[in-house]
Amino acid sequence: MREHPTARTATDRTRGTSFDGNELVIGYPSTDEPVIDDESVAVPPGEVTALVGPNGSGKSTLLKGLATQLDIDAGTVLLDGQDVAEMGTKQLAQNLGLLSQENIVPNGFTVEDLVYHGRYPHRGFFESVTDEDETAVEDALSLAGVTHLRDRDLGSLSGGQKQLVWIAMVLAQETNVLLLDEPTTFLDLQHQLRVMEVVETLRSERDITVVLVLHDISQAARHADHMVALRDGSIFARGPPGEIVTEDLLAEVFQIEATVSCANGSPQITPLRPIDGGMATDPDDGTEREEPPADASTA
Ligand SMILES: Nc1ncnc2c1ncn2[C@@H]1O[C@H](COP(=O)(O)OP(=O)(O)OP(=O)(O)O)[C@@H](O)[C@H]1O
Repeated sequence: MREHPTARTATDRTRGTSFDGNELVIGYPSTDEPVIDDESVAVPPGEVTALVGPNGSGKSTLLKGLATQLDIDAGTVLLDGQDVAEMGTKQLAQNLGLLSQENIVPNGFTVEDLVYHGRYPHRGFFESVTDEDETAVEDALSLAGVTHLRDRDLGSLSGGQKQLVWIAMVLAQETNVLLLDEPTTFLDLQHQLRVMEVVETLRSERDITVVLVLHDISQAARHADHMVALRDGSIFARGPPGEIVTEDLLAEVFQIEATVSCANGSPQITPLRPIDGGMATDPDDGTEREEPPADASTA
């Protein structure tokens, strides 16, 4: 396999870039109360951290605050010890990549155009494409598995194809810290696995520090080194999946009754029923009956 331009060798291998949010207060102009109120996250350098929690628990808000996409009301975000608030836009973009949930597809852009756009932090305004840009773009297209789509107009792609192309763009940025908000959205199972393999490659071969929001806690438990579980804007638990994914956590945070066993070194979750309901109306006679177990293979 071709050596990635930023890949570290065994001898100069470090543990990746540190990325910490300290005493963060993050909210929206339209709301009186902050969503995240005085929370700290220390992301282990060179590892994969998953933010998990139910809908509306604050995962995206926290990620956007860490990515400086939302103004933080208080607290600091430190990248390799440096306050991101003191970094210029270009310096920040050279160090921190974000795959957001809200991506606007530019008119008339091909896939290749968009992926080249990921190189903007590394280029001057009037500078032409360098060999390094070309290598990074080819690498990103290939890693995301979208090389065959390179000449397609972005507007002509399916939701899943677009998602992979946005991932390719953020990979082309070649940052040491990568924040991914629900990178597996819109993707079928094969492509979800591909994305998680890409994340694994970034971690194991390139020492990239990855923070990702995942809805599927089973997927998070399988692929993350570290998990941060949010409930109502507060961090309820943090640590390695094997330590924090428990039946109690699933009940307290996700409001589901589930069993947790260990398979291949990671927690295996079998969801049984929602805790705050669990009753459904029988279509035959209108009486309430216990909800049958949800699909037992995923959470
Ligand atoms: N633009 C906004 N303006 C005001 N409130 C917002 C805005 N975006 C999110 N919120 C609120 O902030 C809280 C946290 O939302 P957030 O999107 O961070 O949660 P989440 O855990 O990522 O949810 P989901 O899993 O549904 O994507 C919710 O109460 C939500 O209504």
